[in-house]
Amino acid sequence: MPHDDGSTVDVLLRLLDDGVPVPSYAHPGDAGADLVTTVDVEIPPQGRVTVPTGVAIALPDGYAAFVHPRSGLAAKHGVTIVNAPGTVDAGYRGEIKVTLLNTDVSEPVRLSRGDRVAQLVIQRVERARFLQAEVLPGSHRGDGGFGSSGGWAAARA
Ligand SMILES: O=c1ccn([C@H]2C[C@H](O)[C@@H](COP(=O)(O)OP(=O)(O)OP(=O)(O)O)O2)c(=O)[nH]1
Ligand SMILES: [Mg+2]
Repeated sequence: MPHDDGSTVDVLLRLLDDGVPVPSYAHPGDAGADLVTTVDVEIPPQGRVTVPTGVAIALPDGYAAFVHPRSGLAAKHGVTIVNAPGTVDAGYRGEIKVTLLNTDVSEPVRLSRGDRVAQLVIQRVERARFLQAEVLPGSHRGDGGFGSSGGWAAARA
């Protein structure tokens, strides 16, 4: 049974590339541990590139890891993650990879080996037993979605 004191959980990790750091939290209380690219890349304007991180993990059952973008890269260079947040299943033992997207329409983005490109958030997850039903219980929202509650102007009115 892995150690879990309610705020930290032990996660086994393999480094697949010499010189790659163990993912680390920049500050106490941070939710995301930074992941680096192990390769130099240039992402063309509006292009995408999948980069390796040199890290493989074994999560305990009942957990998943989510690969989130970094705000600084997004705000300064327009770099995000295509499938944000990427889902790392508890049973996945392969290298964690990050599919980066350069949203800028004119400027390429160059990233160097060792640059922090994403952050890994470890979370407990529930698995559902899906129970088929002919009729679902009523609710206040009902089937309204996709902006049915109005935009910000409607909310102010
Ligand atoms: O950003 C990501 C997302 C996923 N993965 C790995 C871990 C995950 O367990 C596996 C599969 O991811 P996902 O289920 O999102 O992809 P899929 O296209 O459904 O592939 P699969 O058919 O293998 O489930 O790929 C990453 O390394 N990085
Ligand atoms: Mg899948």
